[in-house]
Amino acid sequence: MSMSVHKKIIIVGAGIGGMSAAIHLAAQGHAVTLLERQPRVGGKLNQIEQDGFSFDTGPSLITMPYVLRELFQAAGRRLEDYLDLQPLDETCRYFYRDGAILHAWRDRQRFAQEIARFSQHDAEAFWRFFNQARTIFAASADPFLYNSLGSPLDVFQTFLRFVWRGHYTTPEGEQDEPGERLRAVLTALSPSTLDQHVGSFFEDAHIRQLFDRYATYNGSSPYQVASVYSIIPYVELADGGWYPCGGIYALARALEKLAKELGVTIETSCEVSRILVERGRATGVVLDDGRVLRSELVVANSDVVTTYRELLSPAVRKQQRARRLEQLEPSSSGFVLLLGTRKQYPELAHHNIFFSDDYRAEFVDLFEYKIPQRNPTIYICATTRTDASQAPAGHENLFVLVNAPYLTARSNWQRDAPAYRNLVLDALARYPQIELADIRENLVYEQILTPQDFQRNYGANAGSIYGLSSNDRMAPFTRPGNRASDVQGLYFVGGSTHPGGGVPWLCCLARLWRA
Ligand SMILES: Cc1cc2nc3c(=O)[nH]c(=O)nc-3n(C[C@H](O)[C@H](O)[C@H](O)COP(=O)(O)OP(=O)(O)OC[C@H]3O[C@@H](n4cnc5c(N)ncnc54)[C@H](O)[C@@H]3O)c2cc1C
Repeated sequence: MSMSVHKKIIIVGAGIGGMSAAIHLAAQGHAVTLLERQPRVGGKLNQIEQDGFSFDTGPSLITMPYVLRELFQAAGRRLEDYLDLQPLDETCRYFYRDGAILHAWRDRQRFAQEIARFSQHDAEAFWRFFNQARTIFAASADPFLYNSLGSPLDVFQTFLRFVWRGHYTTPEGEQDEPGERLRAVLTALSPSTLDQHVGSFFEDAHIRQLFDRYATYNGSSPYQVASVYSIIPYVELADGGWYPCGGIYALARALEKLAKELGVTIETSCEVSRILVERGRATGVVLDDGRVLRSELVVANSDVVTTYRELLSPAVRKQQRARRLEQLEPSSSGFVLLLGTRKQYPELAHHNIFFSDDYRAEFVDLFEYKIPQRNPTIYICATTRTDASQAPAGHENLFVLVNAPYLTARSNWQRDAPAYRNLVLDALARYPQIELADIRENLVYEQILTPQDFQRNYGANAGSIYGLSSNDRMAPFTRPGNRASDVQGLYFVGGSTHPGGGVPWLCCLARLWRA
């Protein structure tokens, strides 16, 4: 977005995308008003504090911290003055149904040694996989992440320039060759799935499941998503996982503080009921209390599909673009248990994955049958490993997350949630490496969040938690761009638009607002 003259701008929604855009725009001198319908900022990145427990209810893993640093730098500030971001030594602990445990250490040498316990071949393949993923990231970051996406031809030309440029030094200080770059670009353009790509490197079923799982970081299936998404494990392996002390919600607080310092007006409990469009141009918003606020530009951080469906006039909705949006597949959603226990489970790390023994079947349930997975992989986050302030002494604040299908006409979580909660707790009791069978009798706090909550609370289309899925090979090109082509002065930011869901990508995108 290029704006040389200072403008009056309204942003609908104070999720991470909305706040990042507000910071960039205010830092350039624009007069920004941020309108959020929830009582507080953060959107899906939210927090519940109850009975001495603190639960982050959305994201739990932060990667690519340099993107956050750049966001603060754009406003002439230092991230460290706003947020205490701690690196995690163990990025994740993986539990398998056959009793195996794998520690994914931040230190890549140590992680490779851990892989070698499962397969010497795969430990060697790990370095080849990592190096290639790094080159794919270098090739695709500019066309896919840091800029508005051009046509497939533009992307192809950018790839060609990447292959033929002179020497390239990797972040680890190594040089790579045009041959390696060509192989990486061919992988990025290849029709193979992430699962096939992973299978071309690794033999051991444990290791393959571990790398396949990264497709779920943007709400997709490893058996459908393209191999270019091997950049997701790369960014985690390159910089590791990070935790902001005080909980992930500390990030929302930090962005809110910075935005206010830059003069952004933030109104919470303030619902936008309509984006005003006059003579094909966005001219402001109507609030649900009847107030009309005028602006020269409107940025919607609200889900783009929901925005077209509910906030734009029937005339705009009838246009081809709006109708096309309805056909795009939403990302997966999530089923969440917030469990406060009066007992601690020392075998848990900060991040834990309990893998099912039939990964493919999970994604058939998720994206073909669109039913809650009958044999789910379960994620548990236990933040007290890093931050004792998150639960009373001797207690745990367990955040339990299972991928769930996006909502369809058949979904009825009000009916199904209690039984599914029991299915999840029963499944956890089946891992021989850890005693989790007694969670029920040690509960002192419990809350369930379902896809319906994500839809109701944040306007997430079909309850999706990452916006749109990337299962379709053309997803990067069909995902809505950041500027409405049918309404002048209307822009989009957030997980449902380019470049997609996940906290770091949203902040990457925010670089655009500096142009
Ligand atoms: C359970 C869960 C786990 C996740 N795990 C991770 C993770 O580990 N790592 C990661 O990077 N990402 C994770 N994510 C995804 C991440 O939370 C999202 O990609 C990101 O927070 C989305 O931010 P956003 O700016 O796109 O929008 P949102 O957070 O959806 O914010 C949009 C905002 O707009 C507001 N709004 C909507 N309509 C209106 C209106 N009409 N008027 C006013 N305000 C409105 C909403 O209330 C909301 O606050 C997870 C999400 C969930 C739910």
